[in-house]
Amino acid sequence: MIRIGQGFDVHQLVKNRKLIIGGVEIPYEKGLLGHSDADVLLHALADAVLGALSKGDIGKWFPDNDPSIKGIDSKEILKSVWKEAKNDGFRIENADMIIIAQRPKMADHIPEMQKVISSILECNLEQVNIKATTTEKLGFTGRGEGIAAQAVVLLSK
Ligand SMILES: Nc1ccn([C@@H]2O[C@H](COP(=O)(O)O)[C@@H](O)[C@H]2O)c(=O)n1
Ligand SMILES: C[C@@]1(CO)OP(=O)(O)OP(=O)(O)OC[C@H]1O
Repeated sequence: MIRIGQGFDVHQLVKNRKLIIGGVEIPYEKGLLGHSDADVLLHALADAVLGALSKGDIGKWFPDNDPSIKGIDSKEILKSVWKEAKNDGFRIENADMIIIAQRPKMADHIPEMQKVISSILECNLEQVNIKATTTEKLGFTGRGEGIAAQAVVLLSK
């Protein structure tokens, strides 16, 4: 059986927050705002896995009004979601993602993100593809007000 899932997330860029994307801290003058560490890429990916499993979304599993998970490391969210997938007997075929950000440049950080994600999903680096794009200064991402991410995963068993 194969199952496809998609995810999309957006977080606002603000001062005095760390910028964490794909489990990697990226040096930048602003960071993403959220109830968690606001890792927009891991949130999109976790939602894609939950979508493939037909198990809702991360807001259902990790409510943003739960004080016990305030500031949670999103790697823990993805690990927990992946545990669900494994319990249901699934393995990953591939994951493809895109980070939509005018700045900063993601390219140098993508290999480390791939390592983090492939380690959590227990797969090879080649099964995890991460891309980045600007929006040519258009829209909220183009104005640097926020960062968005999309993910697609294919699971099999
Ligand atoms: N935040 C970003 C945005 C883009 N990149 C890389 O630059 C390439 C060109 O971007 P365009 O938006 O002009 O298509 C893109 O393909 C990425 O490789 C990046 O590293 N970080
Ligand atoms: C991750 C959670 C929970 O801490 O909070 P946020 O960091 O605000 O992220 P978001 O993508 O808005 O929604 C999912 C939430 O459940």
